[in-house]
Amino acid sequence: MEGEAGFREREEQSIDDLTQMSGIVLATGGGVIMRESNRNHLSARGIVVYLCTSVEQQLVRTARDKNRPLLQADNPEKILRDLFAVRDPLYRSIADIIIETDQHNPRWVVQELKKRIKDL
Ligand SMILES: Nc1ncnc2c1ncn2[C@@H]1O[C@H](COP(=O)(O)OP(=O)(O)O)[C@@H](O)[C@H]1O
Ligand SMILES: O=C(O)C1=C[C@@H](OP(=O)(O)O)[C@@H](O)[C@H](O)C1
Repeated sequence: MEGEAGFREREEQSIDDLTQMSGIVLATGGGVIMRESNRNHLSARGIVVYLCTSVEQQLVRTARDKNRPLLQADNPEKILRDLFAVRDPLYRSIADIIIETDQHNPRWVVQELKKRIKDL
């Protein structure tokens, strides 16, 4: 296995490649925000949307998910809290649009996002 370091290298290259395309929606992995080069590419080349979700709600939504390597641990709540503390300010620092999703279903989030993009 390549481990997280190898994954982050490939992720950085992919972000550089994909952010040069136009007319796409790019749903990144949550950890993309950690590297400065990713933050720069995303903020300079597109509209950045932060779908903000509380740790409590993240726990509900990921409870049965086996495909999130970082959460396959004894205490996913602590992991999510620690990640949120580091990442939330970084997401906010490059977001053009921030939408709180806790109380809303995906359909509402999409409608809200369409309005907010029009208003930019
Ligand atoms: N607004 C929402 N309301 C309810 N469930 C949601 C909402 N957004 C996402 N989910 C659910 O939460 C889980 C994680 O969503 P996902 O889009 O994979 O998040 P991310 O891409 O940020 O990791 C999925 O099961 C998804 O169906
Ligand atoms: O938060 C992270 O560091 C990661 C989240 C994953 O994406 P999702 O946010 O889609 O789960 C994926 O990029 C990788 O497992 C690392």
